[in-house]
Amino acid sequence: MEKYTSLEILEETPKSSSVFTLRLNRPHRSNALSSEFFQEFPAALSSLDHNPNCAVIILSAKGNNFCAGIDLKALTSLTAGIHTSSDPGRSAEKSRRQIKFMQDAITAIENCRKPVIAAIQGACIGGGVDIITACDIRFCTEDAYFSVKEVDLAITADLGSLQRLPGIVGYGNAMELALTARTFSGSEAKALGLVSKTFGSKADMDEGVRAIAEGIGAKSPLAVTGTKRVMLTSRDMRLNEGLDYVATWNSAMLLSNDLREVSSARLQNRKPSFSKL
Ligand SMILES: CC/C=C\C=C\CC(=O)SCCNC(=O)CCNC(=O)[C@H](O)C(C)(C)COP(=O)(O)OP(=O)(O)OC[C@H]1O[C@@H](n2cnc3c(N)ncnc32)[C@H](O)[C@@H]1OP(=O)(O)O
Repeated sequence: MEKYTSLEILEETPKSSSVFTLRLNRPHRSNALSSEFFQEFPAALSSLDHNPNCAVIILSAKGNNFCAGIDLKALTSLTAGIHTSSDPGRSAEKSRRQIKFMQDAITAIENCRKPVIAAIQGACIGGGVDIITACDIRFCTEDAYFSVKEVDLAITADLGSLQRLPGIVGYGNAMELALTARTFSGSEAKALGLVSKTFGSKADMDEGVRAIAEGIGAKSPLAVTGTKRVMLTSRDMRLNEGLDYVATWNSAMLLSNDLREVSSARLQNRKPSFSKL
């Protein structure tokens, strides 16, 4: 297993489980996002995407807080080297590339074929919201709290929240949260539809999210990855284009062995067994 400084990959026990946990691992900094994170996070997701034993990824965080956003102490190194040219045009172009590089690290969640489920406790601020809005499913503890914090730092959020949040909580709610940067609770996050469910404690959330992940992991991997890809692609399309896309997708996927396996398992009164992705 690869070694990372900002996160770690945990395999579920028993070994037969197809659920892996990707855990933010800078609890002493409230899991603030370091420059290493933006290299390591897409690399870790890619390694899980390519790992045939992994069907579902839980994105969790060590310590009291899920994520305090960008590491304010590392912000200088994250933006270092941008203003090295005497030409403002060249500096701006370099700055744009750095922002795109950081955006890509978060979009890696959507590019991963396997579902990514966020399990959030404590603070989820700024860059933390960018991360969870790219996840496929979100859960939190009752004491979790959130803020689209960027305007308070005189920044226009640029790592995905402004693009993804409206589709999750509605345009008006997203605009209000982003313009006020106000802190909102786990129960409000549930009411807004940002999270699917809240749990009374971190231990309850860990257990509950694992059970949900195991349930998804037992389903046809082709159907699961197809559902993720078609939903994400259709989100960015018009209705007719989305229907056309899924018709093309399924014209290939309906030929899969997984369909026959589901029918056989039903007839034989057993659980279906699928080959890995
Ligand atoms: C190109 C892109 C540019 C910018 C993108 C920005 C997007 C953003 O993320 S904007 C949001 C930035 N984040 C913040 O403003 C949050 C700042 N932190 C806090 O408000 C609080 O720490 C908290 C997250 C609400 C957690 O509070 P609490 O539970 O009371 O813990 P603390 O004692 O405050 O923190 C523990 C420890 O973590 C350090 N820390 C917290 N946040 C950050 C951070 N963002 N960067 C670096 N370090 C952080 C904090 O200093 C403490 O460390 P000590 O050594 O104990 O002081």
